[in-house]
Amino acid sequence: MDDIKIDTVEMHTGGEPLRIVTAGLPVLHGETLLEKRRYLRDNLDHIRKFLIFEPRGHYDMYGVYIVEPDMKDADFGCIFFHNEGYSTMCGHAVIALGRYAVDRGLVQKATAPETRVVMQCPCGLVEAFVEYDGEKTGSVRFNSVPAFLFQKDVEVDVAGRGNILVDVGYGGAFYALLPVDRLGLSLAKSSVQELKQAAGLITETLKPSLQLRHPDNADLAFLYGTILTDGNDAGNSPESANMCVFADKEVDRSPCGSGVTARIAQHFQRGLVQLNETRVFRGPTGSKFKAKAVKQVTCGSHDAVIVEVSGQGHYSGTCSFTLEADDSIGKGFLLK
Ligand SMILES: O=C(O)[C@H]1NCC[C@@H]1O
Repeated sequence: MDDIKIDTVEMHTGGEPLRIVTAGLPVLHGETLLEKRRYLRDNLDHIRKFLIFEPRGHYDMYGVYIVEPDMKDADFGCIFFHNEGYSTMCGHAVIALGRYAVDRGLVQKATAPETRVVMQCPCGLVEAFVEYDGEKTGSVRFNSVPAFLFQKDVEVDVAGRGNILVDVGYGGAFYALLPVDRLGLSLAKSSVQELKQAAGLITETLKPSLQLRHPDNADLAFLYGTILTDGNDAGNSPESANMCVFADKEVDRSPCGSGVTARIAQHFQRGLVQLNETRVFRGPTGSKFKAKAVKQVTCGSHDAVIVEVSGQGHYSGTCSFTLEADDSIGKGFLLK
């Protein structure tokens, strides 16, 4: 790896960064998106580290490669990456990419009041609608892949905290979901460090014992993270705060698009929300996504819902990242 040069457009959604690679990625081998994702992991992981780790990134950085799709209805494909590897779905990225795709002409023609953008994500096709007033793009709503409550009331023996019950939900990625007070913590009062250590411990403890399966592809069947909630799971309180801790204890600054998708599926299957009932989810920066179940479907043997999530991304800059041949530290490192 020497003399790399990679160009990016920088965006964020509710404070959660998105580093969009616009030039410099080598040719990816693989017919399908999931094969390309595997190729990146096995052959080009140094580029992920170059972009996510210090000195160009930081522990909680997030990025996306835009690639050729293999599903004919898709405008383009997305491969998301973070501090540990490559995720299967990313709602905050879809929200930012919707604007980017319209602004950069990745879709044929911007139309008011909304432009349709179809992205192939590793979990499947995601259909986004980008607000466009004839001059400027704005908020984005997207319909994700079928979401479902995989298992409810799973007992986790968490070191130092005893047996804790969690639900496991799928919203393009699998998450453990639980009210934070089960851990004796509070989203408002506990420190981010305390919350992320506790959530990370749940993910680590659960991973070896949880037999996850996804009807579409074995590559989708892994526990991506844990979402701590304020426990406001029912419609009598229209707004709920949560914090998503994913990958290697990375903290989502946004409410987490795939996470709120999983939460709506959980709420729907527990009878806590109805179809088309909008709930508002608040992330750690105070940023908000709206979400609702819009359709009942099935996914293999699971009763599932299509969830619509909406929010807005913003541009924060452009970068041209380089590496000199004699700079070994510059290949990427993390101080944890
Ligand atoms: O919004 C989301 O779905 C993503 N944000 C970071 C973690 C998830 O991939």
